[in-house]
Parts: sequence; C-alpha cells; structure tokens
Amino acid sequence: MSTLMAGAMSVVLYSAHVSFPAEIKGLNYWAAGLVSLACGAFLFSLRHSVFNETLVLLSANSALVWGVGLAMIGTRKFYGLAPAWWLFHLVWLLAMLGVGYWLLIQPVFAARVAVFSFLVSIFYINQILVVWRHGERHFSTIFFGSLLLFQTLVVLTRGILALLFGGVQVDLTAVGPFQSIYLAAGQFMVLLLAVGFKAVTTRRLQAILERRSTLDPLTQVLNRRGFADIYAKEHALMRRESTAMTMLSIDLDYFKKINDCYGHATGDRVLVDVAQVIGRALRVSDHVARFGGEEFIVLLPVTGVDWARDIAERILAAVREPGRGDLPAYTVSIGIACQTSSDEDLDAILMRADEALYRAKERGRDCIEIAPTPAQPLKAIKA
Ligand SMILES: Nc1nc2c(ncn2[C@@H]2O[C@H](COP(=O)(O)OP(=O)(O)OP(=O)(O)O)[C@@H](O)[C@H]2O)c(=O)[nH]1
Repeated sequence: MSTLMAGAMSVVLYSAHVSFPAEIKGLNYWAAGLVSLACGAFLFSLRHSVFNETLVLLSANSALVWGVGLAMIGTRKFYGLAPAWWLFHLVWLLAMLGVGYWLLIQPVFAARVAVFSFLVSIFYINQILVVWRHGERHFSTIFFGSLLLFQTLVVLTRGILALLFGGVQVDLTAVGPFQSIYLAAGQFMVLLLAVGFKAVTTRRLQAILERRSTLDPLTQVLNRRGFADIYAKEHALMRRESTAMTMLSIDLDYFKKINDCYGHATGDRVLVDVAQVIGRALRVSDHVARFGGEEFIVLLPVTGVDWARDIAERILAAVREPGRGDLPAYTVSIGIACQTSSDEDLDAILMRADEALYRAKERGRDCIEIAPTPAQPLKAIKA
C-alpha cells in the first residue's frame, strides 16, 4: 500500500517539477525520494523470499534512508539553502554501519530499529528547522511543518520503544496498538508529507504567478495592472491623509532611431537600462511602471511638484551620463503632473502628465514640463 502511495505521489511531484517554473526547486528530489521509499518498502516485502535476507534488509534500510534524505535535500533546495549532502551521506553511512553491525555481527532487532529511527529523524528535524526559519507565514507552511513534526514524533517514539522494551513492541509484523498506529501512520504519512510539500510548492507557484501578472517581463517594473493596484492604494491613502502625489510621464527620445540604427535587441536593452536608471533615482516608497512601448510612469506618493521636479532633473542627468556598457547615448523627456485632489482619477492624472510630456517633446526633448496644478488645500506634502 505505502509502495503504491509513494509511487503515485512521486509521479505527481515529478510532473509538478516538469511543469512548474524553474525557480521552484526541490520537487525532483522529493520525487526521487518517494521512488526510493517505494523501493525500500518493496524490498522489505521480499525479506522472506528466495533472496538473501541480510542483503535484502540492508538494501531496504539503505533505500529508506535515501528516500527520507532526498526529501530533506528537496526541502532545503526549495527554501534556497545548500543541499547538505554531507549530512545525507553521514546519516546514510552511520545507518548502514549500525544496521549492518546489529544484523551481521550481533543480531539485535531492537537495536537496528533504534539506530534507524534516531538517524532518520535527523532528516525530519532538519526539515522542521528549515521550515520554521524560512517558511512563509501561510497555512501551507503550518500544514507541512505539522506533518513533519508528527512524523518525527512517530519515528522517535518507535526508536525509544525499541530501546525501552526491546523488539516486540516495534516489530511491525507483530500485532499490538503501537504496531497498528505506526503502520497506519507510516502509510498515510508518506502520502501526507508529499501532499504537504506539494502544498507549499503550489503556494509558491501562486505567489510567482501573481507577481508575474503585475510586472513588465522585459524591464521587471510594474505593468499597467500592477500600477493600477498600487495607484488605488496610494489614492485611498491620499484621500485619508489629504496629501498630494505626483506623476511623472517619462518617454525615450527618438527611440525609433535607436531601434532602426542598433536593432530591436539593443532597443530592449536601452529600455531595461532606463528602467534601472529611473529606479535608482527614486525612493523605496516610489513606484515605476511601463505600460508598453517606450513610456514609463512614476508615481511619487506624498510629494509636491517642487520635489518631483528635483527627482525628474536627477533622472535626466543620470540618463545623460555616458559609459553604461556599450549602449548608445539616449535622452528622455518628462512630463510632471501633481494630483492634489482625490476626486481626480488615474486616467485624468495620466492625461495631464502626458500633456506635459507632449509639451516637453515639442520644446525640443531632453527636458521637463510641468502640468498646471489645480489649487487645493493640502497638508504635509514634501514640497
Ligand atoms: N526595442 C523595442 N522597441 C519598442 C518596444 N515597444 C515599442 N518600441 C518601439 O518604440 C518606437 C517608438 O517610436 P515613436 O513613437 O515614433 O517615438 P520616438 O521615436 O521615441 O520619438 P519621440 O517619442 O517623438 O521622441 C517604435 O519604433 C516602436 O517599435 C519594445 O518593447 N522594444
């Protein structure tokens, strides 16, 4: 039963590994770990067959240690940590030495169970610490972490019972309350732990897709949708606090010529460059977006027109600076519109910023134009 469950879940996790974005790591290790666990469980079922029992038991124990160890590597990789192969190999070596000693030299079933249980629980404890330190505050993390904790307790209890009461209590082929609980937990925990790991990876996938849907893929600044969400939040804040905010409409000058002379790929690199230059000139609380084409929009919350002009001049100067790799020289024009009334909406403020930009273009480009600001009673703006 657990062989089938582990096999099925390894297929599920491997298909997720193939179809999820490459930044979600660890699924392949979990899939391999489950295959190894399935092999271990299958080998145990062969211990009374025609094969050499000692060899079968050693191989089965080895496959189980590998299985749990690979899951640990997968979890560590998922959370962006070094895989800790040294721990994987150390635990495996100690397990083989321990199991081998109490199987071949001094056959004691309880000692084999204890050494196996304590060593394997190191892999589970390692994962609990990783999830505790690096897990996102989300239900999926609590679910996965709780399963790991439960599994650790079950495995440790089996090891402790083996030490305290000898082999009978922990011999899973015998009948008894602990045997029943352990067998049931063992079967379902393989499934549940894999489901738990799938839950945290699916949550990561959701976060990545949400982030991607609000970002411009070329420049990694906000796209129109992401900007509209941010604007709505800043607009609500502005309404509550009665402050001002300012919008910059920034457009590359003669960008068509850059594309025509240097090619579209260089044009794309110029767009990435200008996004970075703008980003460096802003505060962390400011927002930059590209709605497509060669126009960028900047939202400066709690900012009046004078401070916005300083920022715009900083951007003009930074863009003019030569020597950013092999990129051709380029300039930008900037239109500024300050929003002092929360009655104005995004389209209206963008239109005023665009009108100012249009005047900057008409004035000869590489300059700044400011849209007239309707007078409003405001408090606490950064002038
Ligand atoms: N490389 C690249 N070019 C783009 C992209 N989006 C739009 N463009 C190009 O940007 C150019 C915009 O040209 P125009 O609207 O004439 O503007 P311009 O040449 O910058 O002239 P002014 O704005 O008047 O200074 C066109 O050639 C578009 O093909 C993009 O994502 N990558």
